[in-house]
Amino acid sequence: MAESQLVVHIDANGLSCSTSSSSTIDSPAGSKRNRGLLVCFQDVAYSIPAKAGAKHTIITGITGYFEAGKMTAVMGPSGSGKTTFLDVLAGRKSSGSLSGTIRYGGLPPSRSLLRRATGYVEQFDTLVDCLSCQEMLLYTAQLKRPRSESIAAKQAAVSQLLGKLGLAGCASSPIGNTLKRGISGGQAKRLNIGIALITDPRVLFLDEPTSGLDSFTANEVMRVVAGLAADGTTIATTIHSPSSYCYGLFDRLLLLLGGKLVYLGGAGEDAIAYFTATCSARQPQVGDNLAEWMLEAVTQAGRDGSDGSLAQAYHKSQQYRANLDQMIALSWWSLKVLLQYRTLRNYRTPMYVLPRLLEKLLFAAVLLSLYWGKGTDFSTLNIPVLSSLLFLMVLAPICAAMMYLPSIGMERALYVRERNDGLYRPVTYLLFKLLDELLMMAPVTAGTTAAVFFACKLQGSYLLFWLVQYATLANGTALAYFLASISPGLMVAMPLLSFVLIVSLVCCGFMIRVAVMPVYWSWAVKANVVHYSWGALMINQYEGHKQSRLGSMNVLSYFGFAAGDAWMHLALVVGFFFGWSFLTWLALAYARNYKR
Ligand SMILES: Nc1ncnc2c1ncn2[C@@H]1O[C@H](COP(=O)(O)OP(=O)(O)OP(=O)(O)O)[C@@H](O)[C@H]1O
Repeated sequence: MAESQLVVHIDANGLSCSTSSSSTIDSPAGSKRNRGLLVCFQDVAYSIPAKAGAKHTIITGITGYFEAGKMTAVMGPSGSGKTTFLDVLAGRKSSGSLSGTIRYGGLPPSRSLLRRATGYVEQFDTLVDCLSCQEMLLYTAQLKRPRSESIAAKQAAVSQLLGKLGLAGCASSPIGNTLKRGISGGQAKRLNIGIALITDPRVLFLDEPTSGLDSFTANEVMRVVAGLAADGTTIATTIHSPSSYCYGLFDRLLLLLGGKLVYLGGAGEDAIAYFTATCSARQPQVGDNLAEWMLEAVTQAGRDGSDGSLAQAYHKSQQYRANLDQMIALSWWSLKVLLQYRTLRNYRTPMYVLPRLLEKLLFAAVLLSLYWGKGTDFSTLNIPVLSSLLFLMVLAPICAAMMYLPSIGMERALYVRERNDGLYRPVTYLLFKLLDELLMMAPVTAGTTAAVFFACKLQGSYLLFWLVQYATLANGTALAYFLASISPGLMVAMPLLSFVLIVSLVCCGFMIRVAVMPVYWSWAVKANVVHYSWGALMINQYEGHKQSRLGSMNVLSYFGFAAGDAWMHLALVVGFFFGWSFLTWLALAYARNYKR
């Protein structure tokens, strides 16, 4: 990454900041690996018990995000809650009460995720003084990296880390202590960072990494940290009084005052613009240290007791809204990428499109050839003919579910890996899979149902006719996903789905009338999406033609339906779709099949 320094200067247009590039650290430009995780936090609050059952709130209402590949400085006056905030995010608080939502790459911070994906550098170096730098890292690697990993692989990782941290030259030097001199303070700090990096974390928290270091050594340490951000790691670090050079390495600033968030945004010009406009801060002068300038402004506000109004001003600010918009945009980002890279690619692949398209077209062609113009014949003899046509209109889309099972089964390992990598949330994957199948099918089913509806001269609303068929198809898709997600494999999912489909079709009221069904099968009618789909189509066809009779009964009464209920039936079909989708989400998020 190009080493950068924030420079404040005044030109003819007034005050501005620029980022100057000097030397390079680790990564050549453009080689940034997208390996960090987006850390989102919403309304995070932490309190500890106080006297007489009261609560002492240390931080409250903190909402925002840390981006991958970016360095965020967590700043604020002493006691403002910086360390507490990092501890809460990193899951290091074992007492007190915590509220709000924290997500790592969209996933809740389980112990295993935090252990796997995060590293935490404590403020004070905690090293074993009798070991050398290399031994200290190897010792930590033995404890933190998988036991199955060979010692040679661990040694290789340690050597790589020593190089990355600029510690190769003192790899064999003893760490030492105050009585027995060993490595320098800067080397000890970098070694401390190495301990957090031994598991190759995707998010690195650092608490005061420069405290106790002279400015040269502090800059050196922070250059190493900036190199990690350049590699794509998400970095959040509390820092007290950074030098101008150090501050210039930060991309973003999160400022706390009295446990409340008073600013989250760009560390340079954005912050200057915000504080001069919102907090009536004096203009920074040439040569001012920006970090000190900002802390001066908010510390004074804190002493005046106006920390609450600064927090309120931030919550009303454009900056806050922009952060919220960005959080929403980031949560939709993975869905956009999935649709762009996978759905669009699928739609350009004949092997994906043709079977789906041909199946619908051929089916419509068969129906047209069998039922052409029969929709206006309301005679008793034609009722079974039309009823079976409408039954076929729901049988085909629900049974298309069978087609989706293999793809879901084959993708399981991919989904588990991508989800564990924090690329997306279960709900994002589910939305992607449903849209993948249903987007293309909307125009296709609109065309094929129009052909059947108008060529067969069916009655009622075409819109309802199409929506019922499309919603039934959506049900078939969601049902297939649900059964595939709860089954250990296709060998189980296939017979399970075929059983559910057979029961749904047999008990929908067409093959055996609901009125003559044994009472213990009534659940299979009520909890049966095909019953409502077929019912909607039957009502649509016959509600305007009360003269259609089977024996002494009106055809709708004969099958147990009532005129005027068609849209309500459609609503139930849509409800079933959301029900299956919700169950699939539960399975994708929590079922054992998707854990490892
Ligand atoms: N376990 C605890 N018990 C009592 N008070 C606590 C506890 N943890 C934090 N606090 C209080 O919460 C406030 C914030 O502490 P924290 O260490 O997070 O602040 P900080 O901004 O990191 O401070 P500094 O910059 O001085 O390190 C302080 O007033 C501290 O005394």
